Amino acid sequence: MRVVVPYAAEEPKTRLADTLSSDERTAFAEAMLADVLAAVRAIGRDPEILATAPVEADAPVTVDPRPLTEAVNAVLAETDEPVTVVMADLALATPGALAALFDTDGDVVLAPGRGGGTNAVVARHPEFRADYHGTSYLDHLDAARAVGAGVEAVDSHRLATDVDERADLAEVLIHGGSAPRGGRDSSSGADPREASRARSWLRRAGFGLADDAGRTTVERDAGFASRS
Ligand SMILES: Nc1nc2c(ncn2[C@@H]2O[C@H](COP(=O)(O)OP(=O)(O)OP(=O)(O)O)[C@@H](O)[C@H]2O)c(=O)[nH]1
Ligand SMILES: C[C@H](OP(=O)(O)O)C(=O)O
Repeated sequence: MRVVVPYAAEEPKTRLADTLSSDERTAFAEAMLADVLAAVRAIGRDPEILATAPVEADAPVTVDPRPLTEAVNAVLAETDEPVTVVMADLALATPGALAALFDTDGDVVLAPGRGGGTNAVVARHPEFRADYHGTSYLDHLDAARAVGAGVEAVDSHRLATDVDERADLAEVLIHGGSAPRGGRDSSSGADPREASRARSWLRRAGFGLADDAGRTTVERDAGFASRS
């Protein structure tokens, strides 16, 4: 099983441009990528990065500057064995959450993202092809059925939470390192109570939780205000 992690190496996370500078977005994206790679490794899989440009990371890197769907489909087309595609912005992904993904039977297994995206795919059917952006979860259900593949979805808060917008940063601060003892993750090889790199990065960058009229949001320490 190949485990491919797509990564937009140049100008990542543009939807956070109102919150983070360009350099900060790169650093934060790298922290999330490192967390995802570590979680994949913790369950005994070898991740590989599919990047738009060269990137320094603790995994083999294939550079393919084509758009996401084309780059992923090139991998699916060239590979005889099953391929799992796990996005690099799943800052809450834990070994346990990924193990549940891999343990789900099905020709095609989808981890939907909030808002209709697709945060992970296990492609065990040779003809399945990806179709990212828009409501890609529904498009991937259709794509699987069109090739006669049996399709399953995993119900996972951690895999559904991709970090795209400012509000998502609160999820990283809340859940990025304090999973309760005794849950599935406690037996999966990595200590889930350790703060993730992404959460540590946000803390170092001055972010904390705030209450905005009863809704949890993030605020940044005033000392960092000039950078955002
Ligand atoms: N290889 C590759 N990966 C991509 C590309 N676009 C996005 N990704 C990765 O795919 C995952 C989902 O990306 P998005 O959230 O849609 O895009 P993003 O670039 O991270 O963020 P935005 O600029 O805010 O859309 C992340 O892991 C990205 O790093 C692409 O064109 N090629
Ligand atoms: C790649 C894209 O990510 P999103 O734009 O939903 O974050 C998708 O999941 O189709």
